Amino acid sequence: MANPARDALHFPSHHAQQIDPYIPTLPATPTPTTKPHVTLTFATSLDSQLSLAPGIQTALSGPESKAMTHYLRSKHDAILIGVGTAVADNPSLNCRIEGVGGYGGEGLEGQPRPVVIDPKGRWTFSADSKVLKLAAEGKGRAPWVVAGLGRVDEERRGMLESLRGKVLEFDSSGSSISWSEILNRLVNDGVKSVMIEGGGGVINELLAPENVGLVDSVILTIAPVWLGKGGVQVCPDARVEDGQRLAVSRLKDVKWVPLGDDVVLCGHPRLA
Ligand SMILES: NC(=O)C1=CN([C@@H]2O[C@H](COP(=O)(O)OP(=O)(O)OC[C@H]3O[C@@H](n4cnc5c(N)ncnc54)[C@H](OP(=O)(O)O)[C@@H]3O)[C@@H](O)[C@H]2O)C=CC1
Ligand SMILES: Nc1nc(O)c(N)c(N[C@@H]2O[C@H](COP(=O)(O)O)[C@@H](O)[C@H]2O)n1
Repeated sequence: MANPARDALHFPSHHAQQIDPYIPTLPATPTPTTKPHVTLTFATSLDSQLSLAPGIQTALSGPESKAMTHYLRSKHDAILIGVGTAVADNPSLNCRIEGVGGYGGEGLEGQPRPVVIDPKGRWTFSADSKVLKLAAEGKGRAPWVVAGLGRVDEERRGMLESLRGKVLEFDSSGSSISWSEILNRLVNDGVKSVMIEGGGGVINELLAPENVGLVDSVILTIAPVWLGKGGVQVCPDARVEDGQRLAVSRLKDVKWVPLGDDVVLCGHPRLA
């Protein structure tokens, strides 16, 4: 390994062993599939909120669980967020674990592909956006933007393509795109595993009854803090069958892993 970067994070192997049963493994013989392995992973407060208010980035993960998130980023082909998060956070969406490409490793080995769901082309990224800067510096990959036809202007499309990113166009008239379609497009473009980080809109859709079968694992950091009403909440639509209210889903094969002051909850979601 080349010299590790000074800002690289470390995730100890005894912690990794606890999380590993919930992350993707490559099958010995690859079989055709309609979607990648999907890991839904995010951090919430004790009142199930992702941030203090819409549009406000809120650091919830402590240093140990932050390192875990970067370990997960190194183990997935892609990392996906909604446009609300891209606009609010100006995120890096790269992996800063020691030993990956740009942080002591070669090339872009271990760097996930950022994917931003932006049907209306609301993300006004520029060469100064963190994710593009990191791609230009060889410390991350350029994003793929999932957008409605013609919603990303030529200048921004060119900016992406010059860094080996691209626009994935959907004929959606700028409205909702089904998650099966999005995931199918990703797998057809070579993404075998994707970690979905948020935000509220994306997570609540993926936890909704009709999408439960699309998510393979949930890895959820819970931070010991209450944010108070008015934040971005994780709470999927209710499940009602034959006029009866039912629980939406439940995690199976559950493991609770304490990491610093936080606890990380891992499991496989199933209809309750
Ligand atoms: N604590 C944590 O782990 C995390 C926290 N966050 C926080 O979450 C907040 C952002 O959440 P939120 O505002 O809900 O935004 P999101 O990032 O969830 O983006 C939501 C938007 O994405 C687009 N979108 C989502 N699903 C689809 C779909 N199926 N088809 C087409 N478009 C889709 C829509 O865009 P459009 O409206 O243009 O149609 C939608 O309004 C921020 O404050 C951020 O800091 C984010 C990630 C992780
Ligand atoms: N795991 C986790 N913990 C938190 O406390 C967070 N606020 C987030 N947010 C997600 O991470 C992105 C920002 O990190 P980078 O700049 O990409 O390193 C942000 O956009 C959310 O997806 N996650």
